[in-house]
Amino acid sequence: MTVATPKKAVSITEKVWKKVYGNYSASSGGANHHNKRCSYESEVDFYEDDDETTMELIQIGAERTKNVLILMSDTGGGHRASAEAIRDAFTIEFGDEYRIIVKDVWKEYAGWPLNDMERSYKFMVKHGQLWKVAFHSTSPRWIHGWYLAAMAAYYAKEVEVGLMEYKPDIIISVHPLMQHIPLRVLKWQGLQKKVIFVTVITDLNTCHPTWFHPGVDRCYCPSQEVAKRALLDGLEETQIRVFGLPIRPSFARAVLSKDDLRQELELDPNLPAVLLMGGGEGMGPVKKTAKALGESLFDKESGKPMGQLIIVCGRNKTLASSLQSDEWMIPVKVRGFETQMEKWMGAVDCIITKAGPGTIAEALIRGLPIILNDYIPGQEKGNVPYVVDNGAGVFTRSPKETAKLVAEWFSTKTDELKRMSENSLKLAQPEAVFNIVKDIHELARQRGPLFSVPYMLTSSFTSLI
Ligand SMILES: CCCCC/C=C\C/C=C\CCCCCCCC(=O)OC[C@H](CO[C@@H]1O[C@H](CO)[C@H](O)[C@H](O)[C@H]1O)OC(=O)CCCCCCC/C=C\C/C=C\CCCCC
Ligand SMILES: O=c1ccn([C@@H]2O[C@H](COP(=O)(O)OP(=O)(O)O)[C@@H](O)[C@H]2O)c(=O)[nH]1
Repeated sequence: MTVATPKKAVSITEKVWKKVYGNYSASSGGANHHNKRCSYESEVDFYEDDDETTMELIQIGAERTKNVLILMSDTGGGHRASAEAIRDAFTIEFGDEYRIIVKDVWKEYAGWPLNDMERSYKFMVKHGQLWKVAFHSTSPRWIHGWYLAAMAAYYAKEVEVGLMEYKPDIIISVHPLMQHIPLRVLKWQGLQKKVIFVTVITDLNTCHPTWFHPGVDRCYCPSQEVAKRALLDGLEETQIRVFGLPIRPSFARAVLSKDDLRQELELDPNLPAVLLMGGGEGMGPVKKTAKALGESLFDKESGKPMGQLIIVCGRNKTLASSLQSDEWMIPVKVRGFETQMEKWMGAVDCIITKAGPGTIAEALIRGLPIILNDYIPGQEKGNVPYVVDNGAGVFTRSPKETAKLVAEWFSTKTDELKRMSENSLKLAQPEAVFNIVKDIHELARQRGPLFSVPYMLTSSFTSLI
């Protein structure tokens, strides 16, 4: 056993924090994990570019670094954000003890329709009724189970190559369609009992039953509502844990001062601010709402603005360029895909968004009152009562009503804004992601010091047929 000593006197926490967030500055709210790495493609490099100060944790305790494969897909922005959150929390908590790989294995290794889910999903949610029918008609287990079993058999060889390339000791699925096929492949490989497989659900309430697979070691549910559904769907209580939805540590751990952030983001320091967005794809009635806010936040009597507006369009470039070319009577910032949402959310006083679970959970951590102006049928429907019934926000699809409400919050109803902000904070679960990774670590620890998957001994599915 070799125990290496650090070559410089830098604390592990400090080093890991730097590794994740770059040069963090508390006063600037500078959690900036995208400075260093902004692409998942560079995942492997991330753990290979050790500098001189790196302590060889791999060798301490004779335990080799464990491989953690996080399965996700860019259907919406939430799955990636949760995968990123789990990766960062692992690094903060356990340093180099784990090597984290985030992958959409379908996209890279499987064929149609699995490798085209992003496009299919985008198309279906654009045609809301189509998605609604697809979501509900595939809910019974016999339907999706049969379909996914057929997919597993058809793409077994490809998925096997995809999974085995990373030699995972632990697989974490943060996507509803990434339980059935990998678990079947592991079973065929004789690895189901050796590789730890957990699901981290990223829907707050009315999630699709494909999330629930009885073969997982753990199913992390973000709320009691989801845990109840998991139990009804046949999971055992011992498999279920409820910690909350995993949110990037930059939201939980960064010390953000609103004044500093406003200066950094070049916002007006005195005017109250509202953030308008529509998930990673910039969905929902963003344009109409922006227009209505442009009018309601301009005080005609004094001829002055009574608020400012920030619009984050995500990957919706058409929306961004159309809004950028508009003229406004109030201060407006139009942004594309932002990599530091914690800063924008830290700089504003309330948020308007479709009912995306990731955005909601982040806004709660920042204590923002939420106006939900849309939801995707099926998985996002239940997020509306989650927010409204807990007094953290309101739901309205009317851009005019939304704009009127924000104007009131910024003038005559500031007490309502404050009350909702307090309710948001009560619902927030900033520590969820840390509790999840600690629990996974504990699972790995329970497997004992010799826990290591004998990949050399595994048989190929293709050799069985
Ligand atoms: C009996 C024969 C039927 C033949 C069916 C043929 C094709 C299938 C057509 C549609 C499939 C519908 C899939 C339904 C499962 C949906 C599970 C679910 O909840 O998915 C949600 C994710 C998106 O994530 C959500 O994003 C939100 C924001 O945008 C928010 O962040 C939320 O938190 C997230 O959970 O949706 C998907 O990923 C869907 C991808 C759609 C892919 C369609 C292409 C079909 C490919 C594979 C189908 C595989 C399995 C289908 C399951 C059963 C089909 C019978
Ligand atoms: O420009 C953007 C827009 C969105 N997001 C993040 O994308 C996620 C969106 O997830 P959500 O579940 O709200 O909706 P989805 O995009 O999946 O529909 C959240 O974490 C947002 O902070 C981001 O990082 N930059």
